Amino acid sequence: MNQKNIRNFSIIAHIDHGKSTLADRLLEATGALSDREKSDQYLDKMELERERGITIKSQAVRLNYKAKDGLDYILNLIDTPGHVDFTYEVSRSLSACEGALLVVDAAQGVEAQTLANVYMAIDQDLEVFPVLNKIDLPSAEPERVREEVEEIIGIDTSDAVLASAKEGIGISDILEAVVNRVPAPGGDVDAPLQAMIFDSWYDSYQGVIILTRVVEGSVKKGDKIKLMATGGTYEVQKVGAFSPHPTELPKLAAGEVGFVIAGIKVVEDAKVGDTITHQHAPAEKPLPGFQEVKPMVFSGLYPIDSGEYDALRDALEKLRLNDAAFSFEPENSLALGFGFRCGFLGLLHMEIIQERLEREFNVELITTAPTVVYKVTTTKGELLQVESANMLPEVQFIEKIEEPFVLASIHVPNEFVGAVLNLCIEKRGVQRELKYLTANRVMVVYELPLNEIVLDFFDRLKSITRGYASLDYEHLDFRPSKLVRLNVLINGDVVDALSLIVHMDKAQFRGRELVSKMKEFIPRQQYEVAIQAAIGNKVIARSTVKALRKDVTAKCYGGDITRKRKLLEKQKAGKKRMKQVGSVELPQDAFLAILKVKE
Ligand SMILES: Nc1nc2c(ncn2[C@@H]2O[C@H](COP(=O)(O)OP(=O)(O)OP(=O)(O)O)[C@@H](O)[C@H]2O)c(=O)[nH]1
Repeated sequence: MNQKNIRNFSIIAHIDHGKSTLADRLLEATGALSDREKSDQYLDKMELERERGITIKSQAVRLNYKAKDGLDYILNLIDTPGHVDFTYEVSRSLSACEGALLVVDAAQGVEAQTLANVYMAIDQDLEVFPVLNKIDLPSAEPERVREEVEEIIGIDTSDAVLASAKEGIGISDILEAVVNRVPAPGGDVDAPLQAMIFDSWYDSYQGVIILTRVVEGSVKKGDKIKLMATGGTYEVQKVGAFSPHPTELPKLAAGEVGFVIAGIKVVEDAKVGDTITHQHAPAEKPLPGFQEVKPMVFSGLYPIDSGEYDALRDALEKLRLNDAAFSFEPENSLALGFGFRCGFLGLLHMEIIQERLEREFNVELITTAPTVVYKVTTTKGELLQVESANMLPEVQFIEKIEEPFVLASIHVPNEFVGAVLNLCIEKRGVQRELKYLTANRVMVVYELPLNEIVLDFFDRLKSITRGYASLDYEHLDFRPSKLVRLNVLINGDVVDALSLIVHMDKAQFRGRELVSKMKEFIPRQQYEVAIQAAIGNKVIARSTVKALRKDVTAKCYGGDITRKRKLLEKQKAGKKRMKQVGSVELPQDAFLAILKVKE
């Protein structure tokens, strides 16, 4: 199709402002969905995503639309993930577009991720136009939100579309706006091929499926291609587009968006951001912006039943096929046995992977508290990447420890500013900016250690602002810090899986709180259980779980065998997520007790 009749666009929004619902409406209105498919949000493919209402993988859908000017258009809707963990994927998806719909909830107004995403879109020179969604809600205030968008973001809202994705209001206006406001793509069809990979995933039948935006040249079946960052060469087996079902096409030319299948075995070889070119007539340069995404948050995953180690490894390998940002390597813990140290982009990414392992692969896990990655310089001048407290060398061998910092931007109503500032200070934050966006909305920008964020920052923020705050963050740099290893001893033995790296100023307090929290989580056992926190050899806190006095079944008077059995069953079920550590049984909660420590 003529480039003039192609529109590549994206929908950007803060989480829950209605992006997926609107995307489905657009599919419906252009006849892309059958009735059966309408019942589910089509773009959120995985079951898990649907349940959590979070779009993780970007998708591109080709819609055929006859506009009011009588012409036929191809609209490529490129979906973007909506969470801070996946910022890089958002920016790559946006770079495949010429325009973006900015969806703002007409009751909630502008939130942190609205701003973060809109800035990314503006950076990429996209035409951004606002859609005020959820106007069906009694609490919707489109006029106020319109002003807010003008004031805060500085884009014209005079022709903003008022919509309700839920009720199907404003949908045809949005389609017309896409045709009339989003510029047609450019690019020379005869130039050497440059196609940007903005998503890739593994399919067990076809191998890796690449989603790409062809910027220059064209690509077709049989072409020999080269991926410019990894250097791998392949032969194209299929090209096509999702409309929304995969449809093979003769070729993809400059300006088009679609898929390429080329016998690639692992997603690692077709990373988001890489450029595809032809092997024999390559482009001179790759497209700008290839960036390797690195895991920032780590946690140990151990099978509860050590016989499931191999099953866990297989499951991790399968997940990794589909997720180049996720890493794992074998780890051995004295307490927990054989398991894996896994790396994630952030907390949400971690939760998603843990849930998928349990749900889709049926592996029961004990997970250790999340930690960030530290850079340690030893007295011998070696530089170590430390991803778990157990990798931290003894104090006398450490010259310097550096920890990752993020730039966090928090949007919050006026009345909660004081509480948010206190929280940021308590979390060792350094204030960068405090700005009134409107009379009642404030943007607070802090430099914060990621270490503090992975603990309980987000939950605390939500609770002190009654859910009104929104957060967005990006990685900044590594900074020297006074950090120490905090050990936990159970009946005198250090349990390696419970060790933590904490800031020296907080070690005393965290140690004390941790042992008292653990006491709540560890059930009474046949023996007394002593829980101690120590820095080096120095014990700084202790608590005790008293021994069980009676048999659990003792309180069942008489011979009521069913009751007795029930009680025993209950006890067995309660044991499921337990791990025998020495002579003591520890439940999952005990390993994550640090997340429950309040300042
Ligand atoms: N009343 C009303 N509710 C809406 C409208 N659009 C979406 N919703 C609801 O708002 C919630 C969030 O909508 P989603 O479409 O999942 O939001 P999203 O922005 O895609 O969220 P993520 O996928 O999590 O980023 C859902 O419960 C929708 O049913 C609307 O126009 N009116």
